[in-house]
Amino acid sequence: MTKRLATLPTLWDEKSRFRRALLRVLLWVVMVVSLALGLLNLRAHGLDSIVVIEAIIVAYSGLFLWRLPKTPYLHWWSTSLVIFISVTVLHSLVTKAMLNDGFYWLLLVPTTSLLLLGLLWGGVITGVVGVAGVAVLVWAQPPGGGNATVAVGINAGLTYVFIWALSHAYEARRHQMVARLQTVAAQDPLTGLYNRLYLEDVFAQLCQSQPQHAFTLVLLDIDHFKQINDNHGHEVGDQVLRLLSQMLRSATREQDWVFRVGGEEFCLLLPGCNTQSAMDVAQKLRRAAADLTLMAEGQPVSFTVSIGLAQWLKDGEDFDSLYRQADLRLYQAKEQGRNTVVADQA
Ligand SMILES: Nc1nc2c(ncn2[C@@H]2O[C@H](COP(=O)(O)OP(=O)(O)OP(=O)(O)O)[C@@H](O)[C@H]2O)c(=O)[nH]1
Repeated sequence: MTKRLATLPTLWDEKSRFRRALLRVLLWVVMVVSLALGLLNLRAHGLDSIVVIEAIIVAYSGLFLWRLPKTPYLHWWSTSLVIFISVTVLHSLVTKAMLNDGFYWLLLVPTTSLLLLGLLWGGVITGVVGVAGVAVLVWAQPPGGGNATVAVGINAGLTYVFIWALSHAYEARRHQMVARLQTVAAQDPLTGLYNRLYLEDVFAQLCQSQPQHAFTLVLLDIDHFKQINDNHGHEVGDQVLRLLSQMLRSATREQDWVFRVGGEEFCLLLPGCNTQSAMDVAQKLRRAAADLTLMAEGQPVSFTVSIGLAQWLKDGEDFDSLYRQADLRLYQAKEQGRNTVVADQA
């Protein structure tokens, strides 16, 4: 379950949405502050290297803001932004354009890089920039600074590490929470299968990733399930749902998808299956369901399922039309006496 969720990062693009929102604020701040500092520096020292770098940052931030809503290369844009900011501050420390006060700007790096780039790359950049920053800060002090130089280095380093630790803890927790939310949002609590909400996402992903390949949507419904509830109780009904779910998972391939889409209704997406091979799978599942038996207070409970199939492109191109077609065939299977599979065999 989790393994498959993890393979579909684009479907649950919470991370990207969070980062785009964060970047929007950051880029506006960087652009306005760099513009103001650039103009001040230009007035004070003329056109020197720091003014040129600030002008580049203003242009870069504007360009990034323009590309931000759509770009698929968010990670690379963010990495270069963090590197840009770090190099500018380090440069200003080296050239003594800002001395100790310049280090304040480096304190932005742990939070910004961890939130934008994640724990690994954010951590790497934070570590490298932190060591370089403290080294440059100590090295750039006026000669004969003595204890003051050491004290500045230690204080700057400790503050940096403190902010790094807090940002790391926050990002790690946020990461866990988002992963948990994604699982809960996609999972049916009774059976552990994926739920209806996730079905349309996976469908869209399959259409995108295999535009040339066949896949089949299978709708499966337990026959006379109400009678099981009425005769044996709701708890036994729940056990039947769990038993059938286990069978559906174990009888299908790793690349197949199984969803619980309603009370006693299930949907499967079978990549790479045309109508004939999906028919074979559906017949196998129908027989396997009929062979299942649950013991409830010493009494055997067995059941059958009816199944409707629809093949992508042949029976419908979008989710709604394909699902409608499979539902229609499921209804026909019920009409034909249940325990039946219906597909368009033409
Ligand atoms: N135990 C249990 N029952 C449920 C759950 N969700 C829905 N149901 C029951 O499923 C039954 C569905 O009944 P119907 O829609 O009449 O379908 P059916 O009895 O299977 O009849 P056919 O589909 O025509 O073969 C209802 O009695 C619902 O209360 C659930 O999560 N657990």
